[in-house]
Amino acid sequence: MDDLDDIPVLVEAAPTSPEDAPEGLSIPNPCLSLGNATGSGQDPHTVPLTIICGFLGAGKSTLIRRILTERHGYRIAVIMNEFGDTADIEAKTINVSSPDDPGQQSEEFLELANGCLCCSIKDTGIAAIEKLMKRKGAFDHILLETTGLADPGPIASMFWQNEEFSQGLGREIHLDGVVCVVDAVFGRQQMEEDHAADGIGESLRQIAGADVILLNKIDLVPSSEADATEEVIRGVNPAASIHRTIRGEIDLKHIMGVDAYASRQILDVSGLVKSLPREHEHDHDHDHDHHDHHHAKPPTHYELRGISSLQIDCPKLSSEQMDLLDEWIRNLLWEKQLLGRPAGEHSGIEVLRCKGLFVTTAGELHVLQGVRSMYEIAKVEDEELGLPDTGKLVFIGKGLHEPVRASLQQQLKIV
Ligand SMILES: Nc1nc2c(ncn2[C@@H]2O[C@H](COP(=O)(O)OP(=O)(O)OP(=O)(O)O)[C@@H](O)[C@H]2O)c(=O)[nH]1
Repeated sequence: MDDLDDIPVLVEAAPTSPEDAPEGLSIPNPCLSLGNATGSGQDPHTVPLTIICGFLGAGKSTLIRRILTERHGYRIAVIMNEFGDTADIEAKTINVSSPDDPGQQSEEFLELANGCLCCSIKDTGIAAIEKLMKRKGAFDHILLETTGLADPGPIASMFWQNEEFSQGLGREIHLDGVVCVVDAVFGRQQMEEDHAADGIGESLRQIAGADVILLNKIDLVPSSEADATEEVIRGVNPAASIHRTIRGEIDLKHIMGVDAYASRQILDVSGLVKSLPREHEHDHDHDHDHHDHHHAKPPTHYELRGISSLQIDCPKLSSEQMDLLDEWIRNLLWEKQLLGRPAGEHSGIEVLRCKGLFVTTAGELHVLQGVRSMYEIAKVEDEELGLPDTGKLVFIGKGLHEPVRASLQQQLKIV
């Protein structure tokens, strides 16, 4: 994108009144943390949108209520399915009419004392956002709460790499990330018992589609139980960041302004890159058993009730291999086929989310981001990070087993 080369234009600082911001507040202005901070190509003028999903009763409303009432100093628009008790409970802090326009007794928008804007979804999320955008300038970040049974995947894909979106609302907003709230008490059981007539149940789809996971109600479980739940989550979605919370208490920088769909962010958010060896960090002649002793490798394949995740290491790739990789990914995501493998091995494959990082023999770094059938592979410039020795791919979805790895290795001739 041409905008990349431009000096980003600063957006007005977010706090409604700076003195309202608690001392030492570390969240960056979400607007300022876009594009210019990541070099991702996101337009710094667009408003970031975070999707909040989560299991029934996991603590989504508690998290949102906190954001709507806490004096964090940021103007956040929250779109929820209905105001429900959030509005009642906080009635004292809500001005039902706008101070600038007292006649505007809106049942769709509530302006809160802390500068947040609260909005209910009457029809579709898109319609609510369109209405909200007419008030652009009144807020810096949008949070979209989904119902406890929603699969965030289709919602996320409405806001990412979607032509219709990029011609319309995409000029004003961009997808920042998907946050999933998981119940530390019942979450593991919910995941282990999850099922749906057509395959993967909703709670697992939510984990699969998340960029940030809040393991909430941590006050109600022993840490061994939280560890066990976290292990299941990590198995299903090895690329998400996980935070433990009580009543949604978390520094907002972990859930807002994460820019999870920007190419570079993959380097920071997920364990993907941290797990990769770097050229300056080890001696190539080292005995690898010895090396592994210090860095026990987590399993690269995981399956739970129909959902599977697969991590594949990639050596440095030539430009010809990069083209072959692109062809392979296109076949997998668009045709649901594994190149070079018998038809029986690719029946039932469905990719919900994929992320990847590739190092080329020419010393370039490329990042893959994918949501369902949509994906992009973008070259990333980041000299500070240095080049990992190898690349890595993570797939989350259905039917993602060893033949997927074998097919890729065959295609890239790396076996
Ligand atoms: N002890 C404890 N209780 C919590 C915590 N977070 C939320 N709760 C309680 O759990 C219950 C459900 O929380 P909600 O925030 O309503 O959950 P939700 O995800 O919005 O629920 P649905 O909208 O029905 O899916 C409420 O009684 C909360 O007060 C927590 O961290 N610890």
